[in-house]
Amino acid sequence: TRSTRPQRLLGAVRRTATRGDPRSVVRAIDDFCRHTEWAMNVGDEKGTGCILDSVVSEVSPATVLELGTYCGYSTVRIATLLPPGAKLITLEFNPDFALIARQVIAWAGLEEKVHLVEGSSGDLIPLMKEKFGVKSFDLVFLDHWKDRYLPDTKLLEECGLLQKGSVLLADNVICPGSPDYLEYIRNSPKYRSQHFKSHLEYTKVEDGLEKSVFLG
Ligand SMILES: COCc1ccccc1-c1cc(O)c2[nH]cnc(=O)c2c1
Ligand SMILES: [Mg+2]
Repeated sequence: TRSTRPQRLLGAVRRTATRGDPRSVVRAIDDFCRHTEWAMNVGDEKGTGCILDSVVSEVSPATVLELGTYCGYSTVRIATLLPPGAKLITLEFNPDFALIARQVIAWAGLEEKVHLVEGSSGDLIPLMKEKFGVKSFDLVFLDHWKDRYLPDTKLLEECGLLQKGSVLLADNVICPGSPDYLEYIRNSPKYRSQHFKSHLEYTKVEDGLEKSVFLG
């Protein structure tokens, strides 16, 4: 049967990226998505020099939660920028995506820094403290289903997983869009938000990321 898009993306990584070289893995996926087949990675505009990389570098987080692994592109981007000893927990609901992501993360040589957990964020977030020994997250990258952004943010608050200064960075707040999340986070006294206009990965379609600092 025909291969899936994630399988074809992994093939491109294996063919053109150097094992153990995360930057070559990111470049291989960007080239594949720009020239061969689009895929929903945060991409090199929202990723590079722009927002994702600069926010990760600025926060220099010891603990990161990524919601929505897909093929592991942003997982590799983020993990490459983490200080020694830092941990990234990434949650993926789709087992086919998770299987590909594990291989992409392994090809980049970042298994030690990344813990990929399969399952729904709604089920897994309440388990972070007891099962994963997390006290709180310094950075949360929201890049999963847009209608889960708001409930999962409220869940993170309720589970005491955010502390003063924790940063939430949300992809796709314009396209596909998460209006209820934006409404909540921009009007809540518990957050200070900033919008970064950008474009949907590999296209000219308007998109943007929302960076919100938890004020405690
Ligand atoms: C499956 O839709 C793909 C698509 C199609 C058109 C426009 C946007 C998107 C899109 C782009 C993204 O960065 C995404 N990131 C995370 N979870 C998504 O569902 C997602 C969807
Ligand atoms: Mg996205």
